[in-house]
Amino acid sequence: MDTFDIFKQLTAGVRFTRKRESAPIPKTQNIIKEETPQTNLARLPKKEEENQPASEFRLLSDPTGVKTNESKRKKAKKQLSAEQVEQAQRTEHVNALRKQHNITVLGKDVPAPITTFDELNKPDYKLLPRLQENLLSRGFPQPTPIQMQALPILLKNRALMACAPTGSGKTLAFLTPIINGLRIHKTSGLRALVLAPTRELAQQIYRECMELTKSTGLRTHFISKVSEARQQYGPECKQKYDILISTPNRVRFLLQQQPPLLDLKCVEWFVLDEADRLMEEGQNNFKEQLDDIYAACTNPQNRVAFFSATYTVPVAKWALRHLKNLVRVTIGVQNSATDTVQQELLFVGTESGKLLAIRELVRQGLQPPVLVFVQSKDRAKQLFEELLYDGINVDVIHAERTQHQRDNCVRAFREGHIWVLICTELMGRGMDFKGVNLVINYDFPPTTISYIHRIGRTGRAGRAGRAITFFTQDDTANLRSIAQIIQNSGGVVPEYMLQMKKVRKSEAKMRAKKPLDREDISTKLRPELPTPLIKNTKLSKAEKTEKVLKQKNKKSQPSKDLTIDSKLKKLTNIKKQMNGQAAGKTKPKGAKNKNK
Ligand SMILES: Nc1ncnc2c1ncn2[C@@H]1O[C@H](COP(=O)(O)OP(=O)(O)OP(=O)(O)O)[C@@H](O)[C@H]1O
Repeated sequence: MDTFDIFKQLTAGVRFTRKRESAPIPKTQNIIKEETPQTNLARLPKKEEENQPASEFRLLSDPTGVKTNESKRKKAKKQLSAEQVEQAQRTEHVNALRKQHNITVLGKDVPAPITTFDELNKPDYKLLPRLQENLLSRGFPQPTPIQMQALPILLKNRALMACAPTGSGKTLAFLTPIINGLRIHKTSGLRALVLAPTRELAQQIYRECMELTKSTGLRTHFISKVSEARQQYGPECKQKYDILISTPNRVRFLLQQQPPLLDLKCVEWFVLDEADRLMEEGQNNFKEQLDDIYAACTNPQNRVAFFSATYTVPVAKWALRHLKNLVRVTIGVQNSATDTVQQELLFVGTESGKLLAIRELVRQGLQPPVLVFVQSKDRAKQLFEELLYDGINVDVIHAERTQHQRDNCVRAFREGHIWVLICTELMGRGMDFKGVNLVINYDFPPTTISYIHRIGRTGRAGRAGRAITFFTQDDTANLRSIAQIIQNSGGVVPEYMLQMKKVRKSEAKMRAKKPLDREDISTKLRPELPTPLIKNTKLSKAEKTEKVLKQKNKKSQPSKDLTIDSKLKKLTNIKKQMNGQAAGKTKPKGAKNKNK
């Protein structure tokens, strides 16, 4: 008799009814659970109840035993030690504090937020007296929510991924713990590395760091010219720095020199500002550079912190995979615009309507300083010429300007010598110009993330700001998502915008990579140029490169280099296109721009 026969005999005459389907078991997510659920006095006994033996559990869950259950709970509550009660009260207080300041934390044993800078004097944090003085000299009445939570986390040497609105003081939140952690100047070499996506932003962080390190003896460096690197901090250089602030490409370049001009083996703090931008993969993005740099930071004591106003899934995945003891902090709702900016969407019909609209805004009276965003350097140059012609105190900043011009431009805008600054995405992230009153998105932002950062150049540090975004018929694809962002941050948008069709992910990705072809901004009449003059520098560059590649190809015979072949093919196509353009003579007014 096998087991099935025994089962049949034992269950003879028994009827089986179908069991009600049990509730699905939630999938265990690959995230660190929130350390602070609503642990309060009322909930604690329940935990005890869960630990009851089975017989007692039956008793408690008996519908007639409600009273017993209640009294048991009360008894359990009474039995809590004074210490447990105190702990529960503390947790309750911390939860209330986080709720009040819209702080969400994910991670184990997350330190409680502070509410004043004075609290950093506690023995827990051992803040350097000199640093404390420097902090207080800034005159900030109290820490911002991200500072309240990020400072204790980093001062306790935990890894951190922080997401907080634009202009909420993230820079101070990561510089303070670095300075406190390093404490004194050492000649061992670089011990902290802060990376930012643009030179301008790195320079801004450097300035803030110089303020905070005053009289601490710590030495901070900003890589201005890679050509000066050997003298500045090469192996023979005696003058050692403690903190390095730079863009990833410069750091990687120096690491790749033979012998390397940078040594990151002693790095104890590795901080990314605008981490989601720095983690972007693909051509012209930073991820590859970042991987090389991170690999060079071999110190096992290295603490990592990521900061941004926006986050993408790959960043969180990377952090969860690579960082031990990680805490994730979000202030408010992730990937949302700051609520201090009054946001407007303005339909301008066509490209030429934009110029009319900006002139109308000027006529009504602009309150400087104003930042105007366009999608390409060509368009920046064209708009600059137009506004200059109108007699506006305007300047322009884009990647084609020299470093010196860019520095001067930023300084003049900061000092109020320039009232309207036209810029490309280059200035979209992180830049902290005091008191920008208005941001104009002359060209519709390519993504919601870009929108959040661009408009975040105003309404900073609790001040009020205003942002106007022009849109034409061509921009309607992304209109819905940006209207949603405006609504989420308390703005009012017409209902039809929210009802618009969602764009497919593939289209959104494409738009993010390649901005729309738009009509020229320039209203200048262009003279018909003779064909040879149109043969521009790009064509002659292509011809030169082709020559070099052909020579290389000859040398590499017979082991022919296939990559050279494919490059040559591409160049032939480019030349064909350029020659075709030349034959087509000048671009007529209203022709679409190549947005490069
Ligand atoms: N506790 C504070 N109280 C008031 N202002 C502060 C405080 N901390 C910093 N600030 C000021 O807030 C402004 C914005 O700070 P910061 O540039 O660090 O913002 P951010 O959060 O990094 O913004 P973004 O996301 O745009 O880079 C700065 O001018 C800074 O001096």
